[in-house]
Amino acid sequence: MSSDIRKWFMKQHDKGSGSVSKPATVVPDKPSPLSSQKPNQVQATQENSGRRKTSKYFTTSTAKEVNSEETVKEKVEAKTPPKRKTRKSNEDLPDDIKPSPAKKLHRNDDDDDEDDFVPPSKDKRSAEVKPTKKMKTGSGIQIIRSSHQVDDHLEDETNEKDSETPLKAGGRGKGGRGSGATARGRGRGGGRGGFMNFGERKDPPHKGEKEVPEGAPECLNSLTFVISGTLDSLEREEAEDLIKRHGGRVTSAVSKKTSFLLADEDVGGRKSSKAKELGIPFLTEDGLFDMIRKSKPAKTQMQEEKKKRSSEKLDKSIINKSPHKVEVKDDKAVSVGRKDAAKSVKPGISPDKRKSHSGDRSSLTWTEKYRPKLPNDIIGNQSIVKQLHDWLMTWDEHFLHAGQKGKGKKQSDSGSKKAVLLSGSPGIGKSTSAKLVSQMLGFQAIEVNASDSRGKADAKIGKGIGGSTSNSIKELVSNEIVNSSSDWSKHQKSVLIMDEVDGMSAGDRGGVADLIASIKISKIPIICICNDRYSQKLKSLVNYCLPLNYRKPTKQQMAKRLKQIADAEGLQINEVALEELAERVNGDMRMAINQLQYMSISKSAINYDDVRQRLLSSAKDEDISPFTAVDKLFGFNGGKLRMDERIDLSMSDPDLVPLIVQENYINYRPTSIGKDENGVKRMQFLARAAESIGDGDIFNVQIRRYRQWQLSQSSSFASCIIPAALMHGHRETLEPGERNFNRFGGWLGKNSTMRKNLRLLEDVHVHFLASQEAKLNRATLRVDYFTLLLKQLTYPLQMMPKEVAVQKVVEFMDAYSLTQEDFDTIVDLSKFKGHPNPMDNIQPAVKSALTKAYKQGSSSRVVRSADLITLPGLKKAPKKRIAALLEPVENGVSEENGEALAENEEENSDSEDADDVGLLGTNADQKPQLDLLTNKPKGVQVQLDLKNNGKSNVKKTPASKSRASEAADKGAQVTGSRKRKK
Ligand SMILES: Nc1ncnc2c1ncn2[C@@H]1O[C@H](COP(=O)(O)OP(=O)(O)OP(=O)(O)O)[C@@H](O)[C@H]1O
Repeated sequence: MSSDIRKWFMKQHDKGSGSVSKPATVVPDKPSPLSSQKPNQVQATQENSGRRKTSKYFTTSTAKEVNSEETVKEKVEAKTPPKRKTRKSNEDLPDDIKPSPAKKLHRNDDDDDEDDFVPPSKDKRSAEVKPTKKMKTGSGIQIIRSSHQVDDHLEDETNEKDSETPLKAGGRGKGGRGSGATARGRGRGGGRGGFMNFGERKDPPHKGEKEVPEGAPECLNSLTFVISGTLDSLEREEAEDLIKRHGGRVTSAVSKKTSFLLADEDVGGRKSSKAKELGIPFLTEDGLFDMIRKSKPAKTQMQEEKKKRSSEKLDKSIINKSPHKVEVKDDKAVSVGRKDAAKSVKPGISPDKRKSHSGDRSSLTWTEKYRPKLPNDIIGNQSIVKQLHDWLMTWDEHFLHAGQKGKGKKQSDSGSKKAVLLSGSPGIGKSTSAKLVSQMLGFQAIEVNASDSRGKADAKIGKGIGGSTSNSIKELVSNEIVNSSSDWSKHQKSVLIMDEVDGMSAGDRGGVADLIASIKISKIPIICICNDRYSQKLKSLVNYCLPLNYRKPTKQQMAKRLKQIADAEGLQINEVALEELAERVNGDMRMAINQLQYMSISKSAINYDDVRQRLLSSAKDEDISPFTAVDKLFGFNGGKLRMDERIDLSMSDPDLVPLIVQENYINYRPTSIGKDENGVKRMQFLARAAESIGDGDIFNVQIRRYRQWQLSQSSSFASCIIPAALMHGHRETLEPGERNFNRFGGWLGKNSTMRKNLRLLEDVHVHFLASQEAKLNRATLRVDYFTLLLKQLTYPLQMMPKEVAVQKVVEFMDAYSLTQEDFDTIVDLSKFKGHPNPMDNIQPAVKSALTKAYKQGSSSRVVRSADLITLPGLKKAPKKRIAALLEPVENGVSEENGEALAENEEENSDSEDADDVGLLGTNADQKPQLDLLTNKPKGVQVQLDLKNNGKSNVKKTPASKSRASEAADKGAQVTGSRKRKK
């Protein structure tokens, strides 16, 4: 169940941004001799990280002088032999490449890092590999290489099967977990952070120890980087940001377009071997820093220039924004240095748009202003647009003209559906393409927002256009005059565009059903638009439509279009920043354009950081699922979250987040405990977390029971923030076969089971009291009596011969007024995990004999509680009426009692029961008669008979005298029993 619910709660996980990290397991005892070198020296850049210099493929000082990809490549190629030599042994390596002792130590500890460093072929044996590796440290590189291979291998192939990775058992789907840990947005850094290495990449050994340089804003322009392995001082995410901030691009896989492989160690994985194969130079973190730093002198000048320019632009943009100066701006755009902009606008933005820029339409939102004018302007989904075009173009042929000849084609013919259903996420151009295609083919588009026309049309369409929208639609689609082919040439063709059809509910006065009816009779094409084609509401509609599913445009496509818009608006922003924007809005072009316009209000030059800042703050308004919230709280970066972020996360769903925390905290191995060989620290952390969750529960009770809502934050603090702060880290499975993702809180299910069990226990309790054999409370019954009752009920059935056992048990049940349900309750509530089922050793024949014997005795059973009465022919006992009958009354029962009861039986019986009664006879004189005869306080004995049985109509048997008088002697209080004198 939890997994099902999980599906619904799970949002698309962030792909690992690579920020997941692990505490550095070892700090080298001695600093490497190399690390003493100054970082700003070009040659030293490889070494000063104190880490293994990797290979000849690493750029040296030459690389730093390179300003463009080309030159770098050339230079490196010049230094690089055409074919990569196989790796030398340590002895053969030059001194600066040989691992220092400290590095060896580091290596070994890396090996302890169970995550990254196990060759794929040796999966599931990671633990065993370690000692071997340690023994082999003399030639550490190979060990490291192979282990890192896996790291890279995993990084590169997050989609690979679990079987290829050592931690399979803990597995869950593709690339999932890592992302949850990061505070970043959606779908970041593709290909990284597969669940196997979630949170398992090491922390950079010199994390935060180096000053991150600032260079000229575009100094890495046109360079593409791929990051591999752990860097020296930067987390991957930081490195990525640094590169992007300076105009560079970061991709996840090495290709011909890659300029550098950013790596501080030659991890020997797929990325590095591919880089070597393609002759792509390696670059260390220090190399990168240096490259950026180097642009600085230029930067200061450039910055000043930029400042000037931007202040000028700002002035201009302010001028431009004031309505009466619009023309000035446009003149400039055309005349002064805007040729580029004008050029770049060409393909996507049609000329009249640029014109419109200059005038009265400047108040339009950019989404309107830059709405595509031709189907070709729509970015992405061109094949879908073509399909739509073809469908619309041939519609008449298929349905109108064919209709005259042979009533059109069948709806089942998938090639000729009368309507089309465009589906896809918001803001990707569905409505736009519907309008443009219609326009292009000369159709008059009649747009209806389906969510406005929720109801069904009147049966009489005659009410017509003046009526509701639904009526108008019916009128429209069936209008003979408008569509009659004879007059066709005189009238413009129409197409009905029904937007947001998922907004009209199927259950909501038949909106969808009505739409389907309209489609069937329609004489004009209908284009339906929705976001989710798989919505339940649209289940029936899809059968009548040609489904066309829109995909999100790629970030490159979006960035290109956004660049055109930015250029047209004179906004300075580079493509990397635009790609970031495209990525952050998750393919929603409308949102991207809106965000761009919003940012342009305050700035005329926008950089990567501005985009990040803007979208981080807007991301706050997004709804996040409780699972994402817990992922973030418990993730590796959970410790780095600010307190307000933690509060936001825990309060995002104050009911469910604490439940999920409580369910999963035990699975986390906290990062903060470091190495914890005997697990004591972890236990201590768990204990503290549990205590805090307990406190949270106390708060919660105060809030719910006494409405102390002011304690909400304290409750979240105790039940989510403290446990997460203690336990955040690496999630692991505790049982074989368990899936390694956060489970839905089990409390809700358990609570429901508990309530059911309490109800059943209460039934047993009432019957038990009614028997007057004991006076006890519910807890005592459960704790002290159940074991004994169970023995009495099951042992005879296991040990004794069938007849004897059955008789003994039935007698016992009668003595304590236990029903068959009570029997089951006692058995069920006495079951414990790991203990044998008490019913296991009882033969089925014995069980059925027991049931039979119990039922046989039911007609002459002493009734002590209303719900114990069962009437023949009725499945449901009319409890209330019987209870009323059993109420003590002073005088004799009125003679109509029997009839009243019979009536009641009829009232209570469902149709099936009525049938049963019918079988038994439903005439007044055939109705079952109930006669109760006893004046004993203990209970009444009921004997039922049916008049039509041919027996005497009333049989009265006094309740077992001995027991009744015993009870009377005891003067026991009867709870739940009803006595009746007749
Ligand atoms: N593929 C695209 N190419 C160019 N511009 C686009 C594209 N998609 C969206 N836009 C921009 O976003 C605006 C809104 O697009 P549109 O209304 O067509 O989106 P939609 O997919 O129909 O969204 P919804 O599902 O919310 O109705 C357009 O005016 C246009 O400026």
